[in-house]
Amino acid sequence: MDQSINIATEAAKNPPTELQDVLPSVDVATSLSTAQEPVVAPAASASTQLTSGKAGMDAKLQVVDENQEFTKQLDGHMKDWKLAEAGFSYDVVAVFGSQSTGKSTLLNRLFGTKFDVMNENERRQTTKGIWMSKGEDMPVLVMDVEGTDGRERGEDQDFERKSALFSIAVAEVLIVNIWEHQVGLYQGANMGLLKTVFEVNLALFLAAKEKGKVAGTSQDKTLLLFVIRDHIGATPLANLQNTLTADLNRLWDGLSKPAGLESCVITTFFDLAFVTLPHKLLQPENFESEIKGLRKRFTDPEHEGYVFQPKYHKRIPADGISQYMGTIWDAVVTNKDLDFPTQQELLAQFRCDEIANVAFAAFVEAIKAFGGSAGVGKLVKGLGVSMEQARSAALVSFDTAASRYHSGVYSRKRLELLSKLNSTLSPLFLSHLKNLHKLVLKDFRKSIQDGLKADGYDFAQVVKETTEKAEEEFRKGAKEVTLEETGWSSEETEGQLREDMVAIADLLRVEETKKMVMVIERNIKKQFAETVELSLNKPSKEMWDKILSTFKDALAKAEEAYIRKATSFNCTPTENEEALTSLRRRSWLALRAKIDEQTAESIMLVKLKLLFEDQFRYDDEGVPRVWKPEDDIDAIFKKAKEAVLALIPLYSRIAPSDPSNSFTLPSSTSVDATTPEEGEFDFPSTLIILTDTKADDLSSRFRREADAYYLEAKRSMVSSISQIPVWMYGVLVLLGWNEFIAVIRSPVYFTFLLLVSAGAYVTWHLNMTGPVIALAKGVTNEIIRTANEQLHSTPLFRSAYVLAAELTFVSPFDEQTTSTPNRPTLTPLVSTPSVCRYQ
Ligand SMILES: Nc1nc2c(ncn2[C@@H]2O[C@H](COP(=O)(O)OP(=O)(O)OP(=O)(O)O)[C@@H](O)[C@H]2O)c(=O)[nH]1
Repeated sequence: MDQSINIATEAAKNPPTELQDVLPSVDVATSLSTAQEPVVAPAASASTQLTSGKAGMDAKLQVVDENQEFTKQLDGHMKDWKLAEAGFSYDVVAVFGSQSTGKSTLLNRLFGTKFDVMNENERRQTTKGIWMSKGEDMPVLVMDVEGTDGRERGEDQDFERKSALFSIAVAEVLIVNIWEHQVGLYQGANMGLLKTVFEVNLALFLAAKEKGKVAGTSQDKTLLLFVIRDHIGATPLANLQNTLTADLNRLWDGLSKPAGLESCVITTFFDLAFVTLPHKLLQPENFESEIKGLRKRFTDPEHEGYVFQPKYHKRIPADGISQYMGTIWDAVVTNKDLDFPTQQELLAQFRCDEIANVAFAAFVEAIKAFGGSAGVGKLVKGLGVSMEQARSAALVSFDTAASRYHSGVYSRKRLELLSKLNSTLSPLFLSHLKNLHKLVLKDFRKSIQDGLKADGYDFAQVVKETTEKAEEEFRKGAKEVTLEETGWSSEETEGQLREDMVAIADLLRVEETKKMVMVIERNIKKQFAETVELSLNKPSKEMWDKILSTFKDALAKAEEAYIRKATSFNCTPTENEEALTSLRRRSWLALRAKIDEQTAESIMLVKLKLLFEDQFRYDDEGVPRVWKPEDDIDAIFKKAKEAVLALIPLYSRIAPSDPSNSFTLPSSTSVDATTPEEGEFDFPSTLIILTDTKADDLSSRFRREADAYYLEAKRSMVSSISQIPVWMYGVLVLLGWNEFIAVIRSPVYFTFLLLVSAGAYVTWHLNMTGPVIALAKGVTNEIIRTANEQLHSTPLFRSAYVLAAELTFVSPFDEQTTSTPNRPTLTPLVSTPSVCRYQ
């Protein structure tokens, strides 16, 4: 810079002829001291500038400081500069050159940045490390790199190499700032710096090649834009360009190239462009207008010299640039092997993970809204759509940001995210299927039950239709929540549902079959009930033949009815056989129950009594007998009693007289039966109606009943022969004649008689005879009953009565009774209170 100032001062004092027009009124000395860029306190204020510059859009940031530390604030600045969401729509430019050659000034002019410019008074290095700012009104990141061969760093070229590596990694355009008069000089034209740039580029390319990349492909190239400062105009740009190109080729050829790259030329990796700028101080207007023109090459894509060609772009998404630059710088500083593909992959992994996490967090929030309402036995309406929307939103959010990164990493991370999203949704899917399974099964059961209420339903058809409907409903519901790219399947649950439906149908079929058997059983009962009653009321030898024959007919019809209906139940032959066995057994037990009902002890006694009465109390023509002394009560009684007693063995066992009418069932000893009728069954025992003990008891009770009839018959015969003789009436007249005369003669008695007669007449006349007689009878009966009770309660009377009965009415045919050693007590009979019996 000193040199250039001197030249400028010299030129100002002694301007060449071609500059005299340009600098007519400029006080050069003054200008040199005043026409500088805004001056700031240099190095000492760097950190202050860094922090203070955070907030503003135009703020600059020291991305690499003097200690070679990379900043942690680039992310924040990217956001402030509104570049974080720019994707690939941004560009990076870096400036290289010797120290104090007006690099910052150039950048400020070109991009509207506010990089510090050298303080003319101190004349010391201004830019330390690497600074970055955003171009004014353009999405361009501008990097001001510490000048080379600065005294502050001495001969140490380490930082130069590092900054070159870093700049090539991130910048599309490298501006090489040189003075015109240095063109052709090795040092002044930054040939040392460029050599470093070429070397590191070759090393990077080699690393990239190992990763399978081809030389010269997009993103491998960088534009080297030579800005030749203080161009006076004497040497045309073309000549300067030729000189520089020749120098660069010489430099390139002089490099020791890795194997396989010996023949490659400089333009394989770099595009070269050259531009001149007039002297800023001596030709300020020209300088400004040239700067304006040059600026267009950075801003106008239509410009033929537009520098930000897509082929130079490093393809680092803007939201990852901070991470990327930091990683690159770390690798550069720690002298690690640096290759862009690996760096880009690492960046892609880091960023894709970050982006995926953000997308996933939003996804989790989204599913809370509908996932929370999923409960036991409840279906979430539109769950499939909601899940799909939440998943798509997460993927779209991920794709938008992550698809800019390394495609392999992006695809891998996308799959990872998708799998994570699916795993998160999977419990909702499974719970939905479970609930769906439950509800469909519930509906299935109800639909079948409703279907079975219809008249003349066909069970198999009802089950078939309902099953199809349920399966369809389940499939529809399951499809709605089965997302694509998940590998989810509802087949297992559907299989389970099918099994459950079959189980329910089987259960209902068993129930329905039972109901059907019960209905058939009811019908069969009706059919044989009357025959059983009639036959048992009129016992005969063919009694059981009639009953069994009717039963067998009814059972045959019932079996036929079952078989006819069972076809619609889809029952298996085994089930049919079981049902028929059950039907036969139940029918037989029903017959037995009916017979038991008709042969209960009390009923049997009544039956026997009636049968006895028929023979004892009625004659052969069916006329009731009035016992007369000449009747042989004893013989008739004996005959009737024996005839009835002979019936008891007939009642005791179901035994048809004709063997063809016999009926039999297999017995069973099953202990694990679920119903009583399927349990233990001993058919032979069901043929016995009255056990021997019961039969004996019944005959004994019947005998006693018959004896009562006998006593009654005897009594009625005695009463028929004990009538009042006619002479008794004559005796009564004779004995009562005096009392009659006494009444006639006594006025009191006579008056009383008249009154009674008058009363009787009035009663007769008023037709009140009936009620008066009834009243009199009632009163009389009541008096007699009360008197009787009083009389019977006296011990004397009871003893007398027992004695009289023993002497008079002991049956000569009842050995059992007469031979009873203990003398019985006397109790009134239930059926005839006025007759007594022994106990
Ligand atoms: N002759 C001449 N001097 C210039 C020109 N532009 C800037 N200067 C002066 O050169 C001096 C250095 O300017 P800077 O912009 O700070 O240079 P630099 O290369 O950024 O300096 P460092 O950051 O310290 O490396 C300042 O005094 C400028 O006024 C120019 O076009 N021609």
